[in-house]
Amino acid sequence: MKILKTDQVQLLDKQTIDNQYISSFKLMERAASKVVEILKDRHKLYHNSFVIICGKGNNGGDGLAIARLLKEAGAFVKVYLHQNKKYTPDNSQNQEMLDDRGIKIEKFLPSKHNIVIKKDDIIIDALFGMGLTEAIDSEWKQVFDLLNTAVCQDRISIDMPSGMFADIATANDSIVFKADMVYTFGSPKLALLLPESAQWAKDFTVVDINLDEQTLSSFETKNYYLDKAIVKELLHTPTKFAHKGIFGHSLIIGGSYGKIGAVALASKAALSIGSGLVTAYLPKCGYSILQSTISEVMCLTDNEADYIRLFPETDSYQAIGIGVGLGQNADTVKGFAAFLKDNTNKAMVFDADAINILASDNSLLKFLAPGSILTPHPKELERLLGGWTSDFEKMELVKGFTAKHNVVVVVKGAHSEIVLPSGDIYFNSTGNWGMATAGTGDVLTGILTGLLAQGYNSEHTALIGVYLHGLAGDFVLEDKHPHCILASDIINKLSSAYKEILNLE
Ligand SMILES: NC(=O)C1=CN([C@@H]2O[C@H](COP(=O)(O)OP(=O)(O)OC[C@H]3O[C@@H](n4cnc5c(N)ncnc54)[C@H](OP(=O)(O)O)[C@@H]3O)[C@@H](O)[C@H]2O)[C@@H](O)CC1
Ligand SMILES: Nc1ncnc2c1ncn2[C@@H]1O[C@H](COP(=O)(O)OP(=O)(O)O)[C@@H](O)[C@H]1O
Ligand SMILES: [K+]
Repeated sequence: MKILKTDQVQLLDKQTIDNQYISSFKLMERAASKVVEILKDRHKLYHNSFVIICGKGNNGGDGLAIARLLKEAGAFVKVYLHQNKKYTPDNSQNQEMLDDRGIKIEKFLPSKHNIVIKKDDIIIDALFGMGLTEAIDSEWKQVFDLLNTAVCQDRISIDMPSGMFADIATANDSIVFKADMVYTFGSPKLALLLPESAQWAKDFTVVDINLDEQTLSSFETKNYYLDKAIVKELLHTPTKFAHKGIFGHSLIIGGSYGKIGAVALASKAALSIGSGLVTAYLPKCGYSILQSTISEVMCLTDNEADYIRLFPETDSYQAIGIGVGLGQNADTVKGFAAFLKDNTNKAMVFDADAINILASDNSLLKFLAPGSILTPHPKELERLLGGWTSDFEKMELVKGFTAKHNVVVVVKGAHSEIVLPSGDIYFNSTGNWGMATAGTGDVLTGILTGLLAQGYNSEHTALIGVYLHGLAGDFVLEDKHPHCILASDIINKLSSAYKEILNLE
């Protein structure tokens, strides 16, 4: 799914009205009724209490329409509207419709307000949406302080948390509504996908309002929301004559004393995602552990007992994943550098200490084979690139890195960002906070290596792998509370993830 910029959303809005022969009021009504429909999954409406705070524009218009529909569904509604000289036509029309139905609208001034929130209220924030052009003025502070600190049942924003920009950074000290849920129209807005937004948008749901498909497909974008449709297109379907040679041989290089589990997880994940054969290369101390943990994985050991000094030949392998549990012993670092120089044509998956070693010696970066995949978590990325002042700046830095080195970077997180050498970024839509636990990154490394081994190119590998990893994590939630997820549970649900994408029972 494409992630659209503000001006594209506005054009799409207009084109939808033209091409579907509907009025802008009708589109607003469609948006409001979709929100109310989705709201039913979160709250009962009948006799529940909603406080709707509306602005002067179409975001406010949405709020007014939602208030009317909630009232029709039997909810208690209290409507506050920013007192203004001018409202958009659809906003005014919705005000009249509330008047006609005897629903009172209380007007307020930012500097002098009469808003009251009770503990059972659900706040609906419809003050500012995509029309926000500048940071909210300090005269609004007391309104937002009240809304953000009031004890209440839930806090919902329409389209965007008021005060938050959709596609540029919002300064940390800005006046912004803090939403538990954002119902955003048409496509996710870029800012909602970035970790720094979590303070204002804990979660979001995309509300499909049937915007014009033709216009949508004509838009150019560098940013995508990685969904099932994209991944389904990329997956190969093997024929009945397939044999294990076709599915490739993966090599997982890693492990050090006390960190053999990382190699076991990555190796098992590579097998489970469909690599025909998997060999693990690890220090001697890992041999028995690995062989007794996973029968299907072959094992090669270094001469050293507790860490890797000499790295293996790579000719027999279609894909290599390197770094999990590797450690940074001086001999390992030396051996790793030599290994990189010997394999400048072999695209590999780099994780964990492999990334840390690259970060500590930038001169090694020029030896990365084109199409290599690096999977840093934010701390590893910081070591690699230095710091950044906002997530928007971070994206630009990563794009510069992928273009310069012709590699794919997966910035791991809640919406892992897959950054391609072209500068295209795919934000993952699957996964959950239960995955923030030991070893889930090792599983991802194994998945990516196993996909590379099957002949997917690096870009497709990263897209398919990250999506399946998150989807498998979501399947674990069918049996477990997020706190109880183990990395190995994710491996066990890869099959469900595959089946879900291919619509198999
Ligand atoms: N796109 C779609 O598909 C659909 C969109 N719909 C809805 O329309 C919403 C966009 O509506 P919108 O354009 O009327 O703007 P909105 O967000 O209500 O802002 C109101 C006005 O505030 C002003 N303003 C700006 N910054 C300010 C500031 N710092 N402090 C004070 N004032 C400030 C600025 O006016 P100005 O001051 O420039 O005259 C602006 O016009 C969108 O988010 C969605 O909810 C749906 O109904 C249907 C489908
Ligand atoms: N809140 C979250 N929502 C979804 N996925 C998450 C979340 N937090 C972490 N993850 C995923 O879990 C994995 C964690 O990787 P990493 O930090 O390398 O863990 P480890 O080093 O323990 O293996 C990444 O794939 C990341 O995207
Ligand atoms: K809003």
